[in-house]
Amino acid sequence: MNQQDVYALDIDSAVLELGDGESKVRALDEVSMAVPSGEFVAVVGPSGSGKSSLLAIAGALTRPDSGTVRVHGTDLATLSRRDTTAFRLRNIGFVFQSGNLIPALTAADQLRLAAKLAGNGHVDPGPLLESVGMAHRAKHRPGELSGGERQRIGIARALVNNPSLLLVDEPTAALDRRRSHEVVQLLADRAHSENVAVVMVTHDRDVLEHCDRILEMVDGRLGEPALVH
Ligand SMILES: Nc1ncnc2c1ncn2[C@@H]1O[C@H](COP(=O)(O)OP(=O)(O)OP(=O)(O)O)[C@@H](O)[C@H]1O
Repeated sequence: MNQQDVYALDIDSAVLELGDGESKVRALDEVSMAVPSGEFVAVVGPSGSGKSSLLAIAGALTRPDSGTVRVHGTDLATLSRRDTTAFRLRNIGFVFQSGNLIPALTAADQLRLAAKLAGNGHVDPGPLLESVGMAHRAKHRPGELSGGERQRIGIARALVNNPSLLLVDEPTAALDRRRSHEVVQLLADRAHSENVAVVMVTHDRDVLEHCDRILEMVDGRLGEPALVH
């Protein structure tokens, strides 16, 4: 097997500059990271340090100015715009801060739509909702769910197309302590049981105990944290 294929996510020396002229910011400064399947990695760091930018290049939402991003060996820079969209839908799941659900759809339909968009016709949302403890909320719309429940539905939706890479942005921002632990534990379980690589950006140091590895972002540079826990 090619060494590059070993990693679900393999970023090498990525540089991303945002803005123009005097407001130009080096959001990512020679960032490298490699995440094997089944590993749950947390990225911590202060506001503005580049965490969202990291998720954006890992998820093929933005291309770095230089450096490479490979997802299961595929160099994202080699894909056309259309192929990038298809690749993202099939291989990468996103979980956003607030769940980011569509207000008019029931929990089950959120999952069905995500499957349909990726070309996976008839998916039974039942088992996946069951696995995140939300089978009893299948017919509820987001407005009828708690923050933690919405977050769980968001995780189930991100997993519906069996992504090999799950990118998670501040999943506990709207949750209390107990729910935060439950949601992050759920992510850890999915990483380990389904062999999904999970990269989670968080400010919440309280939940880092569930992660396999912690990286710290400071001024666009990524490294081992000086202080953990
Ligand atoms: N469109 C843009 N134009 C110019 N600078 C930008 C733009 N978007 C982000 N930045 C800057 O790039 C840097 C990295 O931003 P990024 O959103 O990746 O940080 P972050 O660590 O995710 O922050 P937060 O924790 O507050 O969400 C910041 O200094 C930010 O001000």
